[in-house]
Order: sequence, then C-alpha cells, then structure tokens
Amino acid sequence: MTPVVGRKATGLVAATFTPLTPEGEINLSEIRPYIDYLLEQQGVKSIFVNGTTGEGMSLTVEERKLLAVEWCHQGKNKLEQVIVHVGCMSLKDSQELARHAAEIGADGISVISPSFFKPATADALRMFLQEVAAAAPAMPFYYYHIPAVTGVNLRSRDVLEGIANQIPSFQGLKFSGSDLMDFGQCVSYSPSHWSLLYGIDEQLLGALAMGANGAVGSTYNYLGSSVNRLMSAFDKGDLPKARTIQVHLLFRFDLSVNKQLMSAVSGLALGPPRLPLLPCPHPKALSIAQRLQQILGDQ
Ligand SMILES: CC(=O)N[C@H](C=O)[C@@H](O)[C@H](O)[C@H](O)CO
Ligand SMILES: CC(=O)C(=O)O
Repeated sequence: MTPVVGRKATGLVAATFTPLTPEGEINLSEIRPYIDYLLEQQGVKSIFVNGTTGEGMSLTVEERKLLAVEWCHQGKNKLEQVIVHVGCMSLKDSQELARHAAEIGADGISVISPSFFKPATADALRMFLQEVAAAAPAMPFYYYHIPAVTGVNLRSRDVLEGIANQIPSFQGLKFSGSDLMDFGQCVSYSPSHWSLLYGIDEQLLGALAMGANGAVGSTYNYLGSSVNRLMSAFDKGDLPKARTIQVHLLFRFDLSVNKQLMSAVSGLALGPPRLPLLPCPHPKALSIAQRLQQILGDQ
C-alpha cells in the first residue's frame, strides 16, 4: 500500500478549548476571534480540536461535527493545520467523525484509546486505530497517547510496531505521557515524515531534547508566544535561555481553571466547562491570570 503523506506538523499546536454559552451550549461565534487571537497574539498557527482540552469526550457526535466544521472553515487559509480529534468509546462514532473530518477538509485526525473497555494489548489498540483510519484513508492519522487520562498504559513504542503496514495514512504521535524513554524509543523508530508532537507542556524542553518535532497543548492557547521563544532558543542551541523559560512555566491547572484562565487572558468568552467539570470561580481565575502576567513580565 502506498503511504499517504500529509504535511508534517511542526511547532506549537494549541489544543483548543470549546467555547460554550453561559447555558452550556456550543458557541460557534467565538471561534473566528479565537483563531485570530492565536495567530495575532500568540504566534500559534495550528490547532488540535475536540481533544482533552476541548472536552471532546463530553460532547455529542453532532456537536463535535458542528465544531469541527467551524474550526476548519474559519481556519482555512489562515492556519497551517487543523487536526481534529475523532476518538470515542464507540468505534462506529469514531469512524463517523473520521469520515466527517475528511469531508470538511481537516488536515489530519487523531484518536485516543477507548478507556471504558480498555484494549488489553497494543495489538488490540492498533486494530481499533486501524478501523478508524480506514474510514478516512486519505486523512493523515495521529495516535494520541494520554495514559494519565485514559488509564491505558500501553507503551507507545509497542503501539507503533508495524503500524505503517496497518495504517498507510499514519503520520505520527501526540504523546501526552511523562515517560521520555518511551517517547525517545518512538523517535528512534519513526520514519522522517512522521511528526512526533509532545503533550505535557511543563516538560516540553525534555521532549525537544529527545527529538520532538512540535508540541500540542492547552497552555499554548495563552502562553504560545513565550513557548515560541523557548522553541527558537532551543533551535539556536541556547539551552540556558530555553531552560529559563521552561522552569518559569512549571505550574499545572485543572481544565476548568485553565479554561477560565484563557478567557481572562484573551478576553474571549469561552464560558464554563461542561459537567462533570465544575466552573472555576472568576476571582480565582483573575488572580491566577495576574500572577501569570507577572511571571511573564519577569522573564
Ligand atoms: C491532561 C491534559 O489536558 N493534558 C494536556 C495535553 O495533552 C496538556 O496540554 C496539559 O493541559 C498541560 O500540560 C497543562 O498541565
Ligand atoms: C492537550 C491536548 O492535546 C488535548 O487537549 O487533547
């Protein structure tokens, strides 16, 4: 089978939050200003939608389609890449979303492991991924490894074994695990056209040292310009500067704080998260935003 080779994803990819109205309905009208904010204020040119940060697993298939259409439509001719996360508990739903992403002209699709019934082996997971990819065979395909959320602790390197034979559209990995040895083994195994995107923002520098081509994360929504400086310092071999930026950014917020923080920093109205997540009280987000501005000002 001839491999499908898409454009290689590099640099920072913002894992977008899903704008909701105060009543909790998807709010498509915030998407256009959101994309402009990323491009103009953060220098972030690619997005990953309906993933963890986007609360993809808390949305209906129909909502995910409407969101994907709007992100792709508004991002057209502006963004470098729009990657749509299409993973679901049900293989059928994932296939439907994969087909849909292909129809609307997304640049790639990504799939998380099912996590209610978990795959028992890397082979089982690869078979699931293969069935999703086969529904949209021309779509560059990224496996999304996030063991802390899925509870699926299969090593990514094992999942990659022989994957190009099963998924000719395989294009890379979004690796949101802390095991840099597993990540490094994936780097070592990967052909050069795959893109290895790292997903724990707090230790991106370690992953760059291991060979990451780029990064997908929630914090690049509002810290993109700082982390772009980290990436260019690393590219120039200025490790002290890259490290100074990274160690200033070692804090971790849960998703509801993160979402409210993005609203506070950007001025976008992203609304509350969806239950079971609880909204973050506004004053708390404001004080975190102020602390963040101070940290960024001190750099
Ligand atoms: C669990 C989770 O949401 N992980 C995200 C990406 O996979 C990261 O981008 C984190 O949000 C980020 O590292 C902040 O802790
Ligand atoms: C961070 C990330 O990649 C996600 O939200 O899915």
